[in-house]
Amino acid sequence: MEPGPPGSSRPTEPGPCLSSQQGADQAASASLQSAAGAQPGRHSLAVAAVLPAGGCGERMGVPTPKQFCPILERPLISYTLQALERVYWIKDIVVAVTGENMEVMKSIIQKYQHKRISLVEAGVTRHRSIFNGLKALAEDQLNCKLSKPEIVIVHDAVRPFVEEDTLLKVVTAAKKHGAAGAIRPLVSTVISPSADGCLDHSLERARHRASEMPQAFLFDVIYEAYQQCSDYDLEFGTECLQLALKYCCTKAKLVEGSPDLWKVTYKRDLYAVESIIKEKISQEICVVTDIEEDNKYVSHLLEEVLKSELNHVKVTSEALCHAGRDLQQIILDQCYNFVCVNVMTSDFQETQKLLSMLEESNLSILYPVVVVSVHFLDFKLVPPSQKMESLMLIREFAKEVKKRNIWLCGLLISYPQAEIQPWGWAICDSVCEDSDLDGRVTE
Ligand SMILES: Nc1ccn([C@@H]2O[C@H](COP(=O)(O)OP(=O)(O)OP(=O)(O)O)[C@@H](O)[C@H]2O)c(=O)n1
Ligand SMILES: O=C(CO)[C@H](O)[C@H](O)COP(=O)(O)O
Repeated sequence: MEPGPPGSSRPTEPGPCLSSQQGADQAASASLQSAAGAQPGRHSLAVAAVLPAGGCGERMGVPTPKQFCPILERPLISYTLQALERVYWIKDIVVAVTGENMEVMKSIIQKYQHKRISLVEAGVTRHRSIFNGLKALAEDQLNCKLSKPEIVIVHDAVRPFVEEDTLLKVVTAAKKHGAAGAIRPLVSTVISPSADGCLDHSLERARHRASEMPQAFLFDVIYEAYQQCSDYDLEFGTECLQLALKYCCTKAKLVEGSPDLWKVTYKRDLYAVESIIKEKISQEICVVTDIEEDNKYVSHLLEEVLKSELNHVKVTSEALCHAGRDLQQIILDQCYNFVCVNVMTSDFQETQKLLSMLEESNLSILYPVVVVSVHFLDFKLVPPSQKMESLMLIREFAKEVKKRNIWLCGLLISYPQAEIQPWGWAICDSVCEDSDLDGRVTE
């Protein structure tokens, strides 16, 4: 695992999994608005999530439990947590981990600054781990900071690509039907073998579906189901929706999910996750500026232009404020493309500040980070040659940071007075020479 940024501790290496694992902060006032299809603000719903993360990953065949396997130097579970915590209306996220991996999990939470997470001890089976998470949310727990939600989402820690709209769909359906879960069409036909290893019967593929995650439940329904169910269910069951049906007569609504919801199970799935993350990396740009009003205006314009010009690219903007905390989070979330707006005349302080943050973060260890340093010139006030000269310094700087896998490019935008002209000069040391940047938008 990569060394942490200054001030953060290095996560302990996850321990290997024993076949019988005995097991042994809180949100703002999150609310789900219009969960039942009503107008925003009319309904508010307390929603929490339980993430079973106490498995061994036997099928993956590596000593590290798959939820802790590094993808681009970051543990898989951290991507899943990130996907859930981006959803502001999920108030609490309860993660079930084995006692031996508790410290690993704590250091991941600290290092990647995950929020709203509570940890509970995992059980020996997935159902038991989920049950432990539900118990922590139930109101009768002593010394528990968590409060009982109306709806609980259950999501596997090893399904990192869950989107907010899918979560909203299952939660909305659970509010109405008591239970809901994501499904996908079957890829292969399901057959049933007989005891002698021959075909007994096969199911009609078009009439069946694969049950995926996330699932959501009225808390009282699923908690009741887990309290009622047998040891056999807890030991061998694999389907939470079935427990709700069997013990609470609650028929789950099935919601079509996206193909990215699959469960990371085999080693090859890690490569697939990495490819998807890399694709996402190439699809995000952050426009960075200092907090001055002028800069904010310029970056807002830039953000709008980028959004309209670059379809499918997520454009965000962030201020280089003194503490730099929000930007720090964007870096931790693995944004690899930055456009930094500078208003200082000769030096490029804003870019330098950003570059130091990037260097400290170690983000560029595996993949290059691209920074476009933007400078403005009112050519009626300053002769372009003068400005160009001072900006040539950026070449030297670019050479320096290239050694640390940061690709710096200078862009001078010339405009008369208040009007910004659609032309400029690019001063690049590195970006244009090579093009091995996963198709990232840098030109
Ligand atoms: N005792 C267990 C077993 C599994 N899980 C979690 O349940 C999810 C889905 O289970 P699965 O894919 O079967 O995970 P593993 O049991 O780790 O994998 P394998 O079956 O290959 O051993 C995973 O996030 C896993 O960590 C859990 O919390 N507690
Ligand atoms: O498939 C599922 C839905 O029903 C669950 O997500 C779960 O992953 C099944 O767990 P396991 O692989 O341990 O049987």
